[in-house]
Amino acid sequence: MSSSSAPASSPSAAKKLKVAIIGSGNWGSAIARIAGINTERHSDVFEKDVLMYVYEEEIKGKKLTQIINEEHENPKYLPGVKLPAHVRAVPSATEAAQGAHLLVFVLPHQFIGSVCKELKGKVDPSARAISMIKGVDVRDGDIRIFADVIEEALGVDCSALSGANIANEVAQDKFSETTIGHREGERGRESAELFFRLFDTKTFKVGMIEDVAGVSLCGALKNVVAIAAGFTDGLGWGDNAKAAVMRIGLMEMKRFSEEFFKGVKPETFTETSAGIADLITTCMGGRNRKCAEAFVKTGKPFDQLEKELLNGQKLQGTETAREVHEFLKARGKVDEYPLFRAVYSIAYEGFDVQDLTSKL
Ligand SMILES: NC(=O)C1=CN([C@@H]2O[C@H](COP(=O)(O)OP(=O)(O)OC[C@H]3O[C@@H](n4cnc5c(N)ncnc54)[C@H](O)[C@@H]3O)[C@@H](O)[C@H]2O)C=CC1
Ligand SMILES: O=C(CO)COP(=O)(O)O
Repeated sequence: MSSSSAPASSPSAAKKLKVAIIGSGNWGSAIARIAGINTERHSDVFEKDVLMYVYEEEIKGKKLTQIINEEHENPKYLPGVKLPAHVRAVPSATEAAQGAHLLVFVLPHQFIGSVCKELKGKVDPSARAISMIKGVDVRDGDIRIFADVIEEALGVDCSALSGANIANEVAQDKFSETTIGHREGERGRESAELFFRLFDTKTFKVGMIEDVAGVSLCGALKNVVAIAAGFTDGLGWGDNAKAAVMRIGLMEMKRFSEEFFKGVKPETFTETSAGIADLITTCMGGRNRKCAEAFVKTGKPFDQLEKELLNGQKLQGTETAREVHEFLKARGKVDEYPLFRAVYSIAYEGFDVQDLTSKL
């Protein structure tokens, strides 16, 4: 595992690299801000201008792209935080990605399929991508990480970035760490070093590890555990119960990843920001935790709570619980992951939340 120090060698940049951010939600906007700061700071490597794909919507009769480009702020998804003026919002993923050398995918996982379909055949095959998506793609009894989905759809190599990164805190330059999982070989390492340059700052410390699958799966599966942690908060069960759920959750995350993906590294789970640290922060301060607590306290369904509490932001944990359940069911293995199963049953099958720990 590499720590967060400056890369030993940087690939020489014959021409400056153009960066596109595909996504502009809470995390998308926070990461676009950091990328914009660093394209200016490392102007020998990057083109200063960054294009950011914004899923267009109207706010008080005005287009969100227009508001962002005039006010340099995303008032819906990251209010109160200024973006560099050279981060420009565009309403088309194709326009943002055209000619880009570095593609940053940071959309809620349910929208990646349609965006990749749109981008197919339109990105430079020598471009490098990174997935900041916390979710998994489950279909036809199979499971894939989104870095693989992007690689296959677009024919570009794709790393992953995940960590203990509540977007609002990162956007205020409060200290945090994150982890890039990269592919093996020289090109994988080179990609990680370029993305390190694009994201590392004094308060956002980037580490690297050769483990795209482990980093991606930590980001996806901790959201399911965060739902369970939110349940314990809603029940008023206290800190010991929450810590127990987190410990059991981490074990299920690790076991699941090792069982279904080749080559994941155990230390990704226990030593990186993508692993244990993200699990902790999400179970303390994330949106999944918040909605799960409200689910217990109000009895309202998750889709209603998402609308009422998140103002357009998307919950990933409930969808992931459903997708993981579907995958495990197809393999006859649901009972081997009792915490994942309990979260699914409570969220989707009307099981009593008081039974959260009864089968653990
Ligand atoms: N918010 C956070 O603190 C962090 C989030 N993440 C992950 O980053 C990914 C992106 O999440 P956020 O940026 O937080 O998004 P978000 O949940 O704040 O916002 C939702 C985004 O989806 C867009 N959208 C809505 N319908 C769409 C459609 N049909 N097609 C395309 N886009 C559509 C919205 O315009 C908005 O930009 C997720 O996988 C999340 O788990 C990772 C680290 C931190
Ligand atoms: O991934 C996150 C922090 O690292 C954010 O988690 P939530 O989606 O639960 O807010």
